[in-house]
Parts: sequence; structure tokens; C-alpha cells
Amino acid sequence: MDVDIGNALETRPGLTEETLDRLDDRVADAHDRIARGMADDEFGYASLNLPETADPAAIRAAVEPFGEPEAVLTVGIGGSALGAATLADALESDVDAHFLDNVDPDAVDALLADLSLADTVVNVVSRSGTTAETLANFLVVRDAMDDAGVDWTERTLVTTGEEGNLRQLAETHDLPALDVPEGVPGRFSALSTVGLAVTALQGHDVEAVLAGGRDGMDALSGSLYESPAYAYGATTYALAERGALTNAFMPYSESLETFAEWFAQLWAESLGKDGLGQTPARALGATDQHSQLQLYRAGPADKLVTLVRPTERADAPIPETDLEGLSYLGGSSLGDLLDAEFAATEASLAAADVPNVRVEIDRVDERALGELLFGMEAACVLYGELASVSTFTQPAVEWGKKAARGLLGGGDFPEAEAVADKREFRID
Ligand SMILES: O=P(O)(O)OC[C@H]1O[C@H](O)[C@H](O)[C@@H](O)[C@@H]1O
Repeated sequence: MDVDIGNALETRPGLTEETLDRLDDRVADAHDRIARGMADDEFGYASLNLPETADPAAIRAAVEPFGEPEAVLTVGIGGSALGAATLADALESDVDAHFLDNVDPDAVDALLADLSLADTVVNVVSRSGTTAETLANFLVVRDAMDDAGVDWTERTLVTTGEEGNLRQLAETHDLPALDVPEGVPGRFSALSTVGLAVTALQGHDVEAVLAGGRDGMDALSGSLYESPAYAYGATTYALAERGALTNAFMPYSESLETFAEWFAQLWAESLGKDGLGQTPARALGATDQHSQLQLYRAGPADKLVTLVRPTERADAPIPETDLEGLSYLGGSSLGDLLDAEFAATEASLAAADVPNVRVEIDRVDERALGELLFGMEAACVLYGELASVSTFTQPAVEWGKKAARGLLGGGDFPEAEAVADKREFRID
């Protein structure tokens, strides 16, 4: 993973080389703290050890009994879905990957109506083993399997923590089960059993993903000038301090569209604390050049744009044409066009003094994705250290979870009482 922060210098807001030098002293201290946390396998920091601690053989052994399925249906939400979805949407496979990460009845119905459940592995994932959406969806899927005459105990893989409803279910029915590693919050679990079981079921190279993560580990050092991940974390932090409160994350590859969704959870849930944080906005190049870019270039000077791309990709020629005015396209390729769009967006933002950072990987493959996922996690942890926030907790999300559970009669949660305080001011 390469990071180019040149277009974050002398912009509005922006950094100077002196700012970066001063920041670099703080990066050294933050790196020491991170390295200590990793060495002690402290909660959260342990996630950065996953490229070395994850066990690909255990993952392969757990998926082996399922043979070569037609599809894998993951039932999970947030960090229990987005890491696997990022890898699945980036890498091509003959095994379709579907994700039930919402409880919209129409969407659930439509997905189940289209699936041949007899040829599908159901991969139910929840770190806590208690998340209402995941368990409700699983009960619906299990019922659908019964209705289709499929023995659900034969077609279900469980990935969960030591306790919780899901662990009990796995034990009661002797289901194949993988453990969520200790000390790893959901949004940092892509490079573990949580993210990689689907990768294995789809026939991808799990070892290569982890090798990419190790490339990222090897690249960490006590200076932002030597570590692309830290350069990204330090730059985004310093820009946020100076008013760049939105980070528009814009991959120039459809295969990385879900990666932007994964990034959004990582950035929002980890860094949105104590009145601080940077709002992740999801965009896609070149599509959003024709919509959101207007705001990014000419709206309030409170943003930075992160432009992500693979430097090598498959290409498709644009046929020659005698259509008037279009000869400049003929003989070129869609890849050339996308690269020109990328360069044009970068230049257009820079010309308007909008800070932007370029993140590049060689190509979209297992190894580069492993490095990219690890790199963004390390960037996020560094940002959290610099901002002194509690990167690995999510109390605001938990609040809502408790309120919803209380409303459904799932326990006595004072948070649920706040629902009655809703102010009304209706206009009919
Ligand atoms: O894996 P689970 O325990 O089911 O949690 C799934 C998601 O639930 C919560 O909303 C947390 O804030 C997320 O960080 C987590 O990824």
C-alpha cells in the first residue's frame, strides 16, 4: 500500500511540512504505545497481531465438510459482515456470496426466495452471540431451510465468541464452529475467522490475505515518513484537527466499493467519541464525479477526499469510432479513461485547495487486500492514539442496541424509556 499526502499540504484546511515534522514526534510515541499493546495482546491492539495469530488451517478445516457449495449466505451485521463482504466483493469466485446484514423483511424474503438453500452454506457470525438482528435473521433462515427440506444442522457454520446464544446453539446441535479471537472488536476482525471463513469457502487464498497483512505489519515504524499506514492516520487526524471533519472515501474500482463501507464502520465507530471524529462519506470513482464531486470541490472547506485505486487492472478497449467528436475515445481503453478521470479529480480538488490523499495498491488480489485492510486498521489505531479517544469501544452503538432490546421485551433496559420522550411537532 502506498500513500501520497502531497495534496494535503498547503490546502484549506491543510498541513505544512513543519506540521508533519512536529506530528512525527507524536507518531513515535503513539507507535510505542501500539507496539506495547500488540506485545501484551491488549484488547483492540491484539487485532494488529492477526496476520500472525490467525490460523488458516483451522479455517480451512471448518469449511472443508461443506465441499464446494453453490453459495454462502452470511448472517451477521457490522464487523461480523463487512470484512467478509469486502473480500468477497473484491475477488471473483464461482461460489456466490450473499449477506443478510439487515432485517428489512422485503430484502430478506427476496434473497431467500432466490437461493437454493440445499446448495448454500449458512455462515452465521456474531462476536457477542446475542445481536438481535443476526439472531432474528438466523431464525428466519433456519425456518426457510426446514421448509425447503434441508437439514440446517448440516449446512450451518457458526463463528462466535465463548458465550452467548449462538455458542449455546452451536454446542446443543454440535455445529461446526469457529472462535472469534479474543481481544478483537468486530470492526477489526476482517483478518480473522470472522472475515476469512467466507474467503475460504469461496476458494480464495487465505494465506495470501494474511501474508498481505504481514506486509502491513512489517511496514509499521515509529515515523510517518516510513510507514504508509501511519502517514494516512496522522494526516487524516491532523486535517480533522484543522477542520476536515468529513473524509470522502472514493475508490476508483467497483471491486472496492464494499471496502469503502467497511472503512466507514472502522472510522466512524472507532473515532467518533468525546465530540471528536471524522465522518466517513462513501463515494465511488468515476460515478460520483458526476454527483458528489461538486460539493467536495466547491462546498464548505471541511473535507478531505481519499482517492483509492489499484495501479494494475484488467482493461477493455474502446472500439474505434467515426462518430463526430468521439475519435479521442476510440483506440483508447476503459482503464485509460478511468485513470484519466482519477488524475482529473485529483487535480481539480488540488486546484480548489481541497486536501486529498492518494492510496494505491498494486492490484486487487488477496495479498494486496490483506495489506490494505491491515493498513487502514493501523491508520485508525494511530489516529485514535493521537486524538486520545477510546478507539476500541462503541458505547453510543450499545446504547441503541439496549433501547431496541428493551422495546422488544428482551429485558429491563432504562435506555428504552427514552423512547417515550420523543418530541412531536407534526405537519400533516
Ligand atoms: O458480532 P456482533 O456481536 O453480532 O456485533 C455486530 C456489530 O454489533 C454492534 O453494533 C457493534 O457496535 C459493532 O461493532 C459490531 O460489529
